[in-house]
Amino acid sequence: MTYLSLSGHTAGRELNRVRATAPLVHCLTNSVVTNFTANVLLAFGAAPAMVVAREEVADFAAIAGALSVNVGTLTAPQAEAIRLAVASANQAGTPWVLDPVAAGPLAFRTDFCRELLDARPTAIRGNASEVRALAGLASAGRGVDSQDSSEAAVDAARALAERCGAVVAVTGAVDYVTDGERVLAIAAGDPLLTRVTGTGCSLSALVAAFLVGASDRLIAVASACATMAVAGGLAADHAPMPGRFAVALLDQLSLIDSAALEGALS
Ligand SMILES: Nc1ncnc2c1ncn2[C@@H]1O[C@H](COP(=O)(O)OP(=O)(O)O)[C@@H](O)[C@H]1O
Ligand SMILES: Cc1ncsc1CCOP(=O)(O)O
Ligand SMILES: [Mg+2]
Repeated sequence: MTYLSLSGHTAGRELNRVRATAPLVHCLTNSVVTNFTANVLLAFGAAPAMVVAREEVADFAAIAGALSVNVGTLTAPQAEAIRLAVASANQAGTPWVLDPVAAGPLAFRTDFCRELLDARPTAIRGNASEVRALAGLASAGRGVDSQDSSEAAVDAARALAERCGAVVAVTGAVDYVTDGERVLAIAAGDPLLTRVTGTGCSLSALVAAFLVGASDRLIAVASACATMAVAGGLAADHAPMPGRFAVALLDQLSLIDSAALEGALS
Protein backbone atom coordinates (compact mmCIF):
# COMPACT_ATOMS: atom_id res chain seq x y z
CA MET A 1 0.00 0.00 0.00
CA THR A 2 1.15 3.53 -0.71
CA TYR A 3 0.98 5.90 2.21
CA LEU A 4 0.69 9.63 1.78
CA SER A 5 2.83 11.77 4.00
CA LEU A 6 1.56 14.76 5.94
CA SER A 7 3.59 17.83 5.07
CA GLY A 8 4.89 20.01 7.86
CA HIS A 9 3.35 22.97 6.09
CA THR A 10 -0.13 21.46 6.19
CA ALA A 11 0.21 20.30 9.79
CA GLY A 12 1.49 23.75 10.77
CA ARG A 13 -1.47 25.43 9.12
CA GLU A 14 -3.78 23.17 11.11
CA LEU A 15 -1.92 23.87 14.35
CA ASN A 16 -2.31 27.62 13.81
CA ARG A 17 -5.99 27.22 12.96
CA VAL A 18 -6.69 25.34 16.18
CA ARG A 19 -4.63 27.60 18.45
CA ALA A 20 -6.33 30.68 17.04
CA THR A 21 -9.71 29.50 18.34
CA ALA A 22 -8.70 27.72 21.60
CA PRO A 23 -11.50 25.17 21.19
CA LEU A 24 -13.48 23.91 24.16
CA VAL A 25 -13.13 20.13 24.50
CA HIS A 26 -15.57 18.17 26.65
CA CYS A 27 -13.71 15.14 28.03
CA LEU A 28 -15.35 12.03 29.44
CA THR A 29 -12.13 10.19 30.09
CA ASN A 30 -10.56 7.76 32.52
CA SER A 31 -9.58 8.49 36.09
CA VAL A 32 -5.87 7.78 35.44
CA VAL A 33 -5.32 10.50 32.87
CA THR A 34 -7.90 13.17 33.63
CA ASN A 35 -5.44 15.71 35.03
CA PHE A 36 -2.76 15.03 32.43
CA THR A 37 -5.29 15.33 29.62
CA ALA A 38 -6.49 18.70 30.89
CA ASN A 39 -2.87 19.88 31.10
CA VAL A 40 -2.06 18.67 27.57
CA LEU A 41 -5.01 20.62 26.17
CA LEU A 42 -4.16 23.72 28.18
CA ALA A 43 -0.46 23.56 27.32
CA PHE A 44 -1.27 23.34 23.63
CA GLY A 45 -3.76 26.17 23.76
CA ALA A 46 -7.16 24.49 23.89
CA ALA A 47 -9.71 24.59 26.70
CA PRO A 48 -10.57 21.37 28.56
CA ALA A 49 -13.70 20.70 30.59
CA MET A 50 -14.22 17.43 32.45
CA VAL A 51 -17.99 17.65 32.88
CA VAL A 52 -19.01 14.15 33.98
CA ALA A 53 -22.38 14.19 35.79
CA ARG A 54 -25.20 12.48 33.92
CA GLU A 55 -27.32 15.50 34.82
CA GLU A 56 -24.95 17.86 32.93
CA VAL A 57 -23.28 15.97 30.08
CA ALA A 58 -26.00 16.41 27.47
CA ASP A 59 -26.18 20.16 27.96
CA PHE A 60 -22.43 20.51 27.85
CA ALA A 61 -21.80 18.27 24.83
CA ALA A 62 -24.16 20.49 22.86
CA ILE A 63 -22.19 23.66 23.57
CA ALA A 64 -18.62 22.28 23.53
CA GLY A 65 -16.56 22.45 20.37
CA ALA A 66 -15.88 18.72 20.51
CA LEU A 67 -16.31 15.70 22.78
CA SER A 68 -13.62 13.17 23.70
CA VAL A 69 -14.85 9.78 24.98
CA ASN A 70 -12.45 7.31 26.61
CA VAL A 71 -13.35 3.93 28.13
CA GLY A 72 -10.15 3.37 30.13
CA THR A 73 -11.82 3.11 33.54
CA LEU A 74 -15.39 2.59 32.34
CA THR A 75 -18.11 2.06 34.92
CA ALA A 76 -21.83 1.54 34.36
CA PRO A 77 -22.70 5.10 35.52
CA GLN A 78 -20.01 6.53 33.24
CA ALA A 79 -21.32 4.48 30.32
CA GLU A 80 -24.73 6.03 30.91
CA ALA A 81 -23.23 9.52 30.97
CA ILE A 82 -21.31 8.80 27.75
CA ARG A 83 -24.51 7.61 26.02
CA LEU A 84 -26.20 10.89 26.94
CA ALA A 85 -23.22 12.99 25.87
CA VAL A 86 -22.83 11.19 22.53
CA ALA A 87 -26.54 11.46 21.72
CA SER A 88 -26.43 15.17 22.46
CA ALA A 89 -23.21 15.67 20.47
CA ASN A 90 -24.72 13.89 17.48
CA GLN A 91 -27.87 15.96 17.67
CA ALA A 92 -25.90 19.21 17.91
CA GLY A 93 -23.38 18.24 15.23
CA THR A 94 -20.53 18.28 17.74
CA PRO A 95 -17.62 16.14 16.52
CA TRP A 96 -16.62 13.38 18.91
CA VAL A 97 -13.69 11.03 19.32
CA LEU A 98 -13.63 7.50 20.70
CA ASP A 99 -10.52 6.20 22.49
CA PRO A 100 -11.20 2.47 22.92
CA VAL A 101 -8.67 1.84 25.71
CA ALA A 102 -7.99 -1.91 26.05
CA ALA A 103 -10.90 -2.88 23.79
CA GLY A 104 -10.74 -6.55 22.90
CA PRO A 105 -10.06 -8.70 25.94
CA LEU A 106 -12.61 -7.15 28.33
CA ALA A 107 -16.27 -7.80 27.51
CA PHE A 108 -17.92 -4.84 29.25
CA ARG A 109 -15.89 -2.11 27.57
CA THR A 110 -15.71 -4.00 24.28
CA ASP A 111 -19.49 -4.37 24.09
CA PHE A 112 -19.82 -0.71 24.95
CA CYS A 113 -17.36 0.25 22.20
CA ARG A 114 -19.45 -1.81 19.77
CA GLU A 115 -22.47 0.23 20.83
CA LEU A 116 -20.51 3.46 20.37
CA LEU A 117 -19.44 2.46 16.86
CA ASP A 118 -23.13 2.36 15.95
CA ALA A 119 -23.39 5.96 17.18
CA ARG A 120 -20.83 6.91 14.51
CA PRO A 121 -17.84 8.63 16.11
CA THR A 122 -16.23 11.36 14.03
CA ALA A 123 -12.81 9.87 14.76
CA ILE A 124 -11.32 6.90 16.57
CA ARG A 125 -7.78 6.99 18.03
CA GLY A 126 -6.21 3.88 19.46
CA ASN A 127 -3.12 1.74 19.45
CA ALA A 128 -2.77 -1.20 17.07
CA SER A 129 -4.33 -3.85 19.30
CA GLU A 130 -7.32 -1.65 20.11
CA VAL A 131 -7.96 -0.72 16.50
CA ARG A 132 -7.64 -4.32 15.41
CA ALA A 133 -10.10 -5.39 18.10
CA LEU A 134 -12.63 -2.76 16.99
CA ALA A 135 -12.15 -3.67 13.35
CA GLY A 136 -12.94 -7.27 14.27
CA LEU A 137 -16.21 -6.09 15.80
CA ALA A 138 -17.00 -3.83 12.90
CA SER A 139 -16.22 -6.32 10.18
CA ALA A 140 -18.60 -8.95 11.65
CA GLY A 141 -16.49 -11.88 10.59
CA ARG A 142 -15.01 -10.24 7.56
CA GLY A 143 -11.60 -11.15 8.91
CA VAL A 144 -8.79 -8.75 9.51
CA ASP A 145 -5.70 -10.96 9.42
CA SER A 146 -3.90 -11.71 12.65
CA GLN A 147 -0.26 -10.96 11.92
CA ASP A 148 1.27 -8.43 14.23
CA SER A 149 2.44 -5.86 11.70
CA SER A 150 1.82 -2.26 10.92
CA GLU A 151 0.27 -3.37 7.63
CA ALA A 152 -2.32 -5.41 9.53
CA ALA A 153 -3.01 -2.41 11.75
CA VAL A 154 -3.53 -0.19 8.72
CA ASP A 155 -5.84 -2.79 7.14
CA ALA A 156 -7.83 -2.85 10.38
CA ALA A 157 -7.97 0.94 10.55
CA ARG A 158 -9.23 1.16 6.96
CA ALA A 159 -11.89 -1.50 7.58
CA LEU A 160 -13.03 0.34 10.69
CA ALA A 161 -13.10 3.71 8.92
CA GLU A 162 -15.18 2.29 6.07
CA ARG A 163 -17.62 0.66 8.44
CA CYS A 164 -18.10 3.66 10.74
CA GLY A 165 -17.52 6.61 8.46
CA ALA A 166 -14.92 7.75 10.99
CA VAL A 167 -11.37 8.92 10.54
CA VAL A 168 -9.26 6.29 12.30
CA ALA A 169 -5.82 6.97 13.77
CA VAL A 170 -3.77 3.93 14.75
CA THR A 171 -0.76 5.11 16.71
CA GLY A 172 2.61 3.59 17.52
CA ALA A 173 6.18 4.09 16.34
CA VAL A 174 4.54 5.35 13.15
CA ASP A 175 1.04 6.80 13.30
CA TYR A 176 -1.33 5.93 10.45
CA VAL A 177 -4.46 7.97 9.87
CA THR A 178 -7.13 6.92 7.40
CA ASP A 179 -10.61 7.77 6.19
CA GLY A 180 -10.86 4.35 4.56
CA GLU A 181 -9.39 5.55 1.27
CA ARG A 182 -6.45 7.81 1.96
CA VAL A 183 -3.81 6.72 4.49
CA LEU A 184 -1.41 9.27 5.96
CA ALA A 185 1.72 8.07 7.75
CA ILE A 186 3.50 10.13 10.39
CA ALA A 187 6.93 8.91 11.39
CA ALA A 188 7.85 10.95 14.45
CA GLY A 189 7.73 10.64 18.21
CA ASP A 190 9.91 8.91 20.76
CA PRO A 191 9.60 5.66 22.73
CA LEU A 192 9.45 7.75 25.93
CA LEU A 193 5.86 8.56 24.91
CA THR A 194 5.09 4.96 25.94
CA ARG A 195 6.76 5.32 29.37
CA VAL A 196 4.33 7.92 30.69
CA THR A 197 0.65 7.17 31.13
CA GLY A 198 -1.87 9.24 29.26
CA THR A 199 -0.01 10.21 26.12
CA GLY A 200 -2.41 8.21 23.95
CA CYS A 201 -5.49 9.30 25.90
CA SER A 202 -4.49 12.96 25.83
CA LEU A 203 -3.71 12.67 22.12
CA SER A 204 -7.30 11.56 21.61
CA ALA A 205 -8.46 14.74 23.35
CA LEU A 206 -6.08 16.77 21.16
CA VAL A 207 -7.62 15.06 18.12
CA ALA A 208 -11.00 16.30 19.34
CA ALA A 209 -9.61 19.84 19.57
CA PHE A 210 -8.28 19.65 16.00
CA LEU A 211 -11.67 18.46 14.70
CA VAL A 212 -13.40 21.66 15.79
CA GLY A 213 -14.09 23.65 12.62
CA ALA A 214 -11.97 21.32 10.47
CA SER A 215 -12.58 21.41 6.73
CA ASP A 216 -10.70 18.13 6.12
CA ARG A 217 -11.06 15.75 9.05
CA LEU A 218 -8.36 13.39 7.86
CA ILE A 219 -5.85 16.23 7.78
CA ALA A 220 -7.05 17.56 11.13
CA VAL A 221 -6.64 14.19 12.89
CA ALA A 222 -3.25 13.58 11.28
CA SER A 223 -2.09 17.04 12.30
CA ALA A 224 -3.05 16.38 15.92
CA CYS A 225 -1.05 13.14 15.79
CA ALA A 226 1.91 14.95 14.27
CA THR A 227 1.74 17.64 16.95
CA MET A 228 1.92 15.10 19.78
CA ALA A 229 4.62 13.01 18.10
CA VAL A 230 6.86 15.95 17.22
CA ALA A 231 6.40 17.52 20.67
CA GLY A 232 7.32 14.13 22.15
CA GLY A 233 10.50 13.99 20.09
CA LEU A 234 11.49 17.48 21.16
CA ALA A 235 10.70 16.72 24.80
CA ALA A 236 12.88 13.61 24.70
CA ASP A 237 15.78 15.73 23.40
CA HIS A 238 15.47 17.94 26.49
CA ALA A 239 14.48 15.38 29.12
CA PRO A 240 15.41 11.76 28.40
CA MET A 241 13.84 10.20 31.52
CA PRO A 242 10.11 9.51 32.08
CA GLY A 243 9.45 11.90 34.97
CA ARG A 244 11.09 14.93 33.45
CA PHE A 245 9.83 13.87 30.04
CA ALA A 246 6.20 14.18 31.16
CA VAL A 247 6.81 17.77 32.23
CA ALA A 248 8.90 18.54 29.14
CA LEU A 249 6.11 17.19 26.92
CA LEU A 250 3.74 19.82 28.30
CA ASP A 251 6.40 22.48 27.72
CA GLN A 252 6.96 21.37 24.14
CA LEU A 253 3.22 21.25 23.45
CA SER A 254 3.08 24.89 24.45
CA LEU A 255 6.18 25.82 22.42
CA ILE A 256 5.50 23.81 19.27
CA ASP A 257 4.66 25.92 16.25
CA SER A 258 4.30 25.60 12.51
CA ALA A 259 8.06 26.07 12.00
CA ALA A 260 8.80 23.14 14.32
CA LEU A 261 6.37 20.94 12.39
CA GLU A 262 7.87 22.03 9.08
CA GLY A 263 11.33 21.20 10.40
CA ALA A 264 10.35 17.79 11.73
CA LEU A 265 8.09 16.47 8.95
CA SER A 266 9.41 15.94 5.46
N1 LIG B 1 7.69 3.22 19.67
C1 LIG B 1 7.31 4.48 19.57
N2 LIG B 1 8.17 5.41 19.09
C2 LIG B 1 7.80 6.70 18.99
N3 LIG B 1 6.58 7.18 19.32
C3 LIG B 1 5.66 6.30 19.79
C4 LIG B 1 5.98 4.91 19.93
N4 LIG B 1 4.88 4.27 20.40
C5 LIG B 1 3.93 5.22 20.56
N5 LIG B 1 4.39 6.43 20.18
C6 LIG B 1 3.66 7.70 20.25
O1 LIG B 1 3.05 7.74 21.53
C7 LIG B 1 1.80 8.43 21.48
C8 LIG B 1 0.73 7.52 22.10
O2 LIG B 1 0.52 6.45 21.22
P1 LIG B 1 0.29 4.95 21.72
O3 LIG B 1 1.38 4.54 22.67
O4 LIG B 1 0.10 4.11 20.50
O5 LIG B 1 -1.11 5.10 22.46
P2 LIG B 1 -1.68 4.36 23.75
O6 LIG B 1 -1.04 5.08 24.92
O7 LIG B 1 -3.15 4.58 23.68
O8 LIG B 1 -1.27 2.91 23.67
C9 LIG B 1 1.58 8.77 20.01
O9 LIG B 1 1.99 10.11 19.82
C10 LIG B 1 2.53 7.82 19.25
O10 LIG B 1 2.95 8.38 18.03
C1 LIG C 1 -3.13 2.77 32.97
C2 LIG C 1 -4.57 2.87 32.65
N1 LIG C 1 -5.47 1.99 33.17
C3 LIG C 1 -6.72 2.25 32.79
S1 LIG C 1 -6.85 3.59 31.78
C4 LIG C 1 -5.16 3.83 31.83
C5 LIG C 1 -4.49 4.93 31.09
C6 LIG C 1 -4.13 4.54 29.70
O1 LIG C 1 -3.50 5.64 29.06
P1 LIG C 1 -2.82 5.56 27.64
O2 LIG C 1 -3.69 4.72 26.75
O3 LIG C 1 -2.77 6.96 27.16
O4 LIG C 1 -1.47 4.96 27.85
MG1 LIG D 1 -4.63 4.27 24.97
